Amino acid sequence: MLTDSTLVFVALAGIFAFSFYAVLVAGQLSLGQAGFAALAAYASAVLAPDPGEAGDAVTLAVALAIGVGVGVVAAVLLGLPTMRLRGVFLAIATLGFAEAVRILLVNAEWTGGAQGMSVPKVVTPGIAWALLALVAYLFWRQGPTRYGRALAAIREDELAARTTGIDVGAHRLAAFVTAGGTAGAYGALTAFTMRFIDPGLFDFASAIDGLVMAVVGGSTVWFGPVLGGAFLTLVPEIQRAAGLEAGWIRPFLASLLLLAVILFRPGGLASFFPVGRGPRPAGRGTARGAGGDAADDDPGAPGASGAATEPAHPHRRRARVAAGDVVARLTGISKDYGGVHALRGVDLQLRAGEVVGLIGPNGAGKTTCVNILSGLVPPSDGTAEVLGLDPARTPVHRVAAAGVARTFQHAKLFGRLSVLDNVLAGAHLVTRGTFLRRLLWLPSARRDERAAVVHATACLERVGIADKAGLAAGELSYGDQRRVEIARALAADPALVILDEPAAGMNRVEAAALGELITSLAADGLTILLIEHDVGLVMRTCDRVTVLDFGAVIASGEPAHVRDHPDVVAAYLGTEAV
Ligand SMILES: Nc1ncnc2c1ncn2[C@@H]1O[C@H](COP(=O)(O)OP(=O)(O)OP(=O)(O)O)[C@@H](O)[C@H]1O
Repeated sequence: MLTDSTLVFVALAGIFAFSFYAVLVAGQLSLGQAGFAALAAYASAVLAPDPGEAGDAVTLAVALAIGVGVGVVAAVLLGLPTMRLRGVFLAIATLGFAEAVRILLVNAEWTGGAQGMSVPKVVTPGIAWALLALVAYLFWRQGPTRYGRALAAIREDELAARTTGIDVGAHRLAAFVTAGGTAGAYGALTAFTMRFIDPGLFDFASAIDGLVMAVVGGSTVWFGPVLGGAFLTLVPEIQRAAGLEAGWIRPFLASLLLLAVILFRPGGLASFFPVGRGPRPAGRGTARGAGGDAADDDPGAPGASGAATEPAHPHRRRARVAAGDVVARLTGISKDYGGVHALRGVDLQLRAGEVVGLIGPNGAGKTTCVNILSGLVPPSDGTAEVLGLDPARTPVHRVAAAGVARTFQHAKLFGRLSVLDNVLAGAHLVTRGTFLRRLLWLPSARRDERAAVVHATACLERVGIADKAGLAAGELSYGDQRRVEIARALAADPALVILDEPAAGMNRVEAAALGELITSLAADGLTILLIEHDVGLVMRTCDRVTVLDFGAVIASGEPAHVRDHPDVVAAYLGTEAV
């Protein structure tokens, strides 16, 4: 039989699990939530008015406001210096914070030290469940929005997320602060539930509990934490009903479950529920329902007929560079990696509307060159200018925002997201945020999401892969992954598209279609830099070709001129390509 206090504990556990979910969706492992919760619990216990005078409702409202506020402020203060950390380093740093908080609370006088302090009880099951529902609602609405997709993109591949224009630092901090606020709410609620708080409530074991509940429930689906919280809180109840009093069973089971979930069911308990996660593609001829992943809760998903009336681009279509203007210029660029001279005095110029090929044998420095152009790697010497920016001094997402989009030599897709969501994430720079408006169910949010889906579907159609929109990107063949990457790059409405070996993994027919696509993109005014080992494709599609060998330019000019250049023939000697 579920008692009132069990009901409250299940709800509180769910809220605490959501504070872990908040960062796990962005791929961060933070264990500081117990520290946020402890600060919030004590601050609200000390500062909130006495319910005997103010009434239960006022006391709880003030306590929650204090708890969330304290959690948010603490997360900002902790997040600013720690957001540069990744993976286990962030986990350790945040765990250190939580432990420091606990030790301070144990040793402070105003907290009652290890003895704790008494707090009036005002939380009822109804209140606890209403608040859990509110928190779950926030995360549910967050998922299929520009913000939610950006967090998922960061989780899946941070570097690729940067190059699609997502400000990874700001988004990670936002997720961390959300976790702080949620943990703060949990702390305040815990204080006004237990009648008595002591630092042991927020110790290492409780931090691990929260993490286990989020992971066991499912750390990528919004209702996962509710499942995890309910499941693990009910274990002792079931034990009691069965007459098993052993205290070790719950933690033992939790640890075992964590292991099993990580090994066999990374999606957690939530993955047993067939719930769609992404919007449906727009328009006719697309595979809605493909892969069983396209049904969804998203009111932004348009019907087939509605799509036809939508504009084929979202709101912030970016200004084109005038034909013939210089889009990018590398002057005397060198790059050394220790003793390796990856680039030596490279000059390269790209003009609007041109397709420029960059070829050369393996290790010639082609990828290094495009990494410099897209801001991923600073040159050791020389100057670079891309769309008016110095990419060496500009954060990668700002280079992308200026109009540079790229693909990678080894496709870097957001593997667990659908193909359509990949392209929607690629449209980050040209779509409006819809999260806050989705919370209020404003029709304009639905319109904006719909326009984004129409735009993304058009990009998928352009590369001929709209029929796979509902599949998880990681399930696709190599050739298809490359096409999705190109669609994702196009979704940002860029001025310069850098394609790093796009035909790798494609058959002849697909490569020929790719050639036609590149030509048509240039006809639309885009500038293309094409790195490709398929020299036939380069010769067919490029206006100019630059050849690198051992980090230096050995030839540059029209394809026919370059093909017959003796140095190029020598560099490629032994290959059939030229
Ligand atoms: N991060 C790095 N650290 C050390 N050396 C590097 C690094 N990146 C590239 N290099 C070296 O720089 C040289 C140029 O590499 P790069 O990847 O730019 O060549 P590439 O022309 O793109 O070759 P491929 O066609 O094989 O990809 C190679 O010798 C490579 O080993």
